[in-house]
Amino acid sequence: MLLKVENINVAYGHAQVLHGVSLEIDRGEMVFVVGRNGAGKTTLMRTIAGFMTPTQGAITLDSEPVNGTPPEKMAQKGVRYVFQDKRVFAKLTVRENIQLAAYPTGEPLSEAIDKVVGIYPKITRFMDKPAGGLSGGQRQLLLLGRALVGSPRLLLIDEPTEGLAAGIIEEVFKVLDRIKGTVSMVIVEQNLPVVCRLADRVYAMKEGGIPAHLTTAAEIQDQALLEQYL
Ligand SMILES: Nc1ncnc2c1ncn2[C@@H]1O[C@H](COP(=O)(O)OP(=O)(O)OP(=O)(O)O)[C@@H](O)[C@H]1O
Repeated sequence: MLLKVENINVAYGHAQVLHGVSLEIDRGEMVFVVGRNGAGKTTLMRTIAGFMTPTQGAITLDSEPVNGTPPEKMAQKGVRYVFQDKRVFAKLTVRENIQLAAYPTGEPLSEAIDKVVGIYPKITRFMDKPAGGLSGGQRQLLLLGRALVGSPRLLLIDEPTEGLAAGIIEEVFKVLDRIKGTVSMVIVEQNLPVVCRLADRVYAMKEGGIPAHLTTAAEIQDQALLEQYL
């Protein structure tokens, strides 16, 4: 198992937000987490990425305990977190944004650029323009490409299609479909058609717990079943 989250509790100060959450990801799997606003999805992602430490339970990456490992160390271990806010370095060019991702991994810039262009060829024409001028969808595709730099072990992607127009959602979908199987991914997503078409497994979150885990194609493609959790 690549990632094992076992029975974790997580709190902001005295407010406990995750209650006994468990989840597993195998190599190459694409697993989705669905649930209403406030269910605790982002907190779960932040915890796996090292921004929060569980007060109870264990997290292991390739059998190595990583509870309390800070985010920069988790990044060095190959865990990449694509935040919900789609934030890029707005004043830097697209090329410089990719360079900043490549530098700590030691991957040559040309290879890093090839990776981003490989998943989103249209980015080429914006390479020397400020990233702040990109649309929300283009920024998301840049961030997904950047997350692939340095051969990550695990991508954590928080609401990749949120706030995007239908056309660009389809582009994000195609990119996720293309990288499926090449890297392990945990994706928080509320767009159920996207979830139904892509997921290997689905965890449904509610009130800081995971009341349902859908594993068969029949369950995953049953949108009405997933809708109960939104
Ligand atoms: N920094 C914080 N301090 C205190 N409570 C917080 C903080 N961040 C989130 N919470 C609370 O934790 C709970 C879970 O929030 P979280 O953002 O993980 O949910 P979510 O399922 O990702 O929702 P959303 O889709 O709105 O991001 C909510 O009740 C929220 O109010």
